[in-house]
Amino acid sequence: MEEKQSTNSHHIFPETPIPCSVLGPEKHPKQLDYGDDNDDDESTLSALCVPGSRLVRTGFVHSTCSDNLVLFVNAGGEALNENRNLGIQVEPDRFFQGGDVLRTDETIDGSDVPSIYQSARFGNFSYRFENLSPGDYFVDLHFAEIVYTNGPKGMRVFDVLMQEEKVLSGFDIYSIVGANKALQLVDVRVSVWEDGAILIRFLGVNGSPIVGGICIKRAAMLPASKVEHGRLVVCNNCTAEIEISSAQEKYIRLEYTAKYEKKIEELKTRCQVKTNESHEAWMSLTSANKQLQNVTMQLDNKMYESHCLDQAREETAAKLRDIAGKYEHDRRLWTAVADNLERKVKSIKQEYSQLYSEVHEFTDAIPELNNMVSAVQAMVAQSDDLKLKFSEEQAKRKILYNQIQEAKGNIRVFCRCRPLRKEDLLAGQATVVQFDAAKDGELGILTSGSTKKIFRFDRIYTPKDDQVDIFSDASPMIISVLDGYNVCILAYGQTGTGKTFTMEGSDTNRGVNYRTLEQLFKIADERKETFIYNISVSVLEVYNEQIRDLLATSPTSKRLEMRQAPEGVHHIPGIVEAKVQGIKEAWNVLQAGSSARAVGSNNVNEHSSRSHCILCIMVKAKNLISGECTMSKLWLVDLAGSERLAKTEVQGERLKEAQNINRSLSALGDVISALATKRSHIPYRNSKLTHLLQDSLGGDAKTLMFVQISPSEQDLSETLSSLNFATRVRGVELGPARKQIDMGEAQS
Ligand SMILES: Nc1ncnc2c1ncn2[C@@H]1O[C@H](COP(=O)(O)OP(=O)(O)OP(=O)(O)O)[C@@H](O)[C@H]1O
Repeated sequence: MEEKQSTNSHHIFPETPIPCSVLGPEKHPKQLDYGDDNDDDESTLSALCVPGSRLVRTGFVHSTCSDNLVLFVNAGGEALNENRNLGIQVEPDRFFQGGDVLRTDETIDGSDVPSIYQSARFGNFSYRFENLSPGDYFVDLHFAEIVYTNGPKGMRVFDVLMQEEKVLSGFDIYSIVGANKALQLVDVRVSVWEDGAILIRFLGVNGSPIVGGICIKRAAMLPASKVEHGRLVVCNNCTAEIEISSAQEKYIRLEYTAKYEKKIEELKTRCQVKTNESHEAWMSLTSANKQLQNVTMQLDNKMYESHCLDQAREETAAKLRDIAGKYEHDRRLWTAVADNLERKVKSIKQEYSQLYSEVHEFTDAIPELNNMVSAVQAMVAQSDDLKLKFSEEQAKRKILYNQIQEAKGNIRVFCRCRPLRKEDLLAGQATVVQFDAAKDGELGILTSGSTKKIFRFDRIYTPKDDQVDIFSDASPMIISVLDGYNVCILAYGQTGTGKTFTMEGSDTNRGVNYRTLEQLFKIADERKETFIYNISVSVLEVYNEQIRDLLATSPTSKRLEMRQAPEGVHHIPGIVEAKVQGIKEAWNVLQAGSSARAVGSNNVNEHSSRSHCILCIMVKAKNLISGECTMSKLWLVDLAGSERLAKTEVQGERLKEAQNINRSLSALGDVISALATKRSHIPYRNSKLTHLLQDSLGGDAKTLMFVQISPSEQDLSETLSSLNFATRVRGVELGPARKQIDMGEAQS
């Protein structure tokens, strides 16, 4: 500590040599170097009033411990008995007069013992230490700004006096180290006289003074050479060293202090003036700003108005340009029109004069023309007569054609036998069907041993007959449909005998359905000069006595039922009737219906065997010559397999299916039987199938049934059953067919 305390006067005023003649009170050094920390900050330097003292920007550190320590007081705090760590004894706060205590929990940087700085005494207070031996002492003061931690500078400014001598002037802790950082004033040399006391006073300049700790150390005895009687200063002019007394030095320092205090006062006054000026300037700036804002707003409004006006002007200009363009265009147009008219008038005038001369010529030829007109009229009448006759002939042809069909029978039964399958051949199955007299419509069935049963049908198809042969006999029915008769083509037989093969066929081997539609559209096209045909199709399925519309896009909970309209026409309300223009369209619709059949079924083949698949083609026709309208239906039915199932073999859903199939097929037999015996009541309503086909079975319709059989001996029983059923159907002699007049169309 004493090492740092220099007694060499060169160190006191080293940088500012002054002339020896002006070492009076009015001249003194301007700037002092007060220690090793080299605090060149203006405020720091100006605060120090005593030579030899220094401001250190750290707090207490162990390395500064000194053997000369007399007393260390923790201002505003408790005793710190941390001898081991500190190496010193820090006394609790005593010796003070006045003031209050402050504490903080914030961390204080810059000291080994931050707790010294976390408590402080503040306010108007002083410390008086007594019972000290006379002699020189060093006093260290410990500070930290723990209240105004956010500044600003100047909130706490105070002076410190020791033994009534100012050692710190205008001291502001925050401006030197900021908040919560330790700061020390060290090595303030004081002399203790006979009274044995050191008095330290803290005086507020702005705000209250504050101190964290006070340390008193005894000054070591100095060697005689360094004992100070006076101070040495360097003369400005002669650079000679001059000794000044401590009274002179004190006087200089007081002068120096007074001068700076005066300067501070002046600066304060100037500062106040500047503040007032600033305030006025600020006020006028605010008012100018307001005016500027108003002007800006007005300017914005004007700019907006100007923008709107510009837009309006541009729009008006565009309109004007447009009008001018149109005017120019119209002018050219009208000029061209006028020219054209002029030319036309000229040519009309010419034509007129030419016509005028022609009229004269025609007038002369009128008698000849009259003759020609009467000749044309006679030809027209002749043509009408011919048309009428043609129409009558056509009607007669239809009647004759129908009579031929009737002569063949309105219910016609064709029997088709499929070939033996590979597996039948491999299993060694024998054929029980004989086709010796097939051309005469006779079929022989070997029932047992040499017993042979003969069946007769309208036509017998052997396994060798192909799809073309089959259709050649079915095609006359199509002319009947287009002539307004209801037609029903059914395929009946045991499962696997070829019902679907006959009706649908395959893409390469088309069956009755495709060929029928193809022929229907072909004939309709041939007749387009005399007939308008509207053709629509429906695709239905009867399964377990329920009708399902296979063209319906969404499933409906409503049950589909056959109803009879007041005009006597049978129809199913709510069913999809797809209008079709040609075979391609019609076939696509039918295919869509067939695909829908598979939906919801696990085994498509099995399902198709146990349900009746029904295509209905509705034909509306209008005779353009006679005006007669007809509405007829063509039913194409692939019936469910007719085989009988032993009751013991089936149960559950399968039994229900079998019962429903049996019921509908036997209902079909019953209806035909009732028609055959001309009973008054025909039981059409006993099954959904017969109810559907009501207006196409019997009296006023033509029916064609393909009875499909298997040649295999293992199917003998089912073959006989099918042939017996078909014989019953064929035995019916029905009345003449009736044309289906479309009452709705005819009335309208
Ligand atoms: N005349 C025939 N010539 C060649 N093959 C035939 C003939 N008739 C039927 N078939 C074949 O026999 C098999 C069964 O025919 P199909 O499916 O048409 O019988 P189905 O009576 O409709 O049976 P299901 O009642 O189960 O629907 C098919 O493979 C079919 O190609």
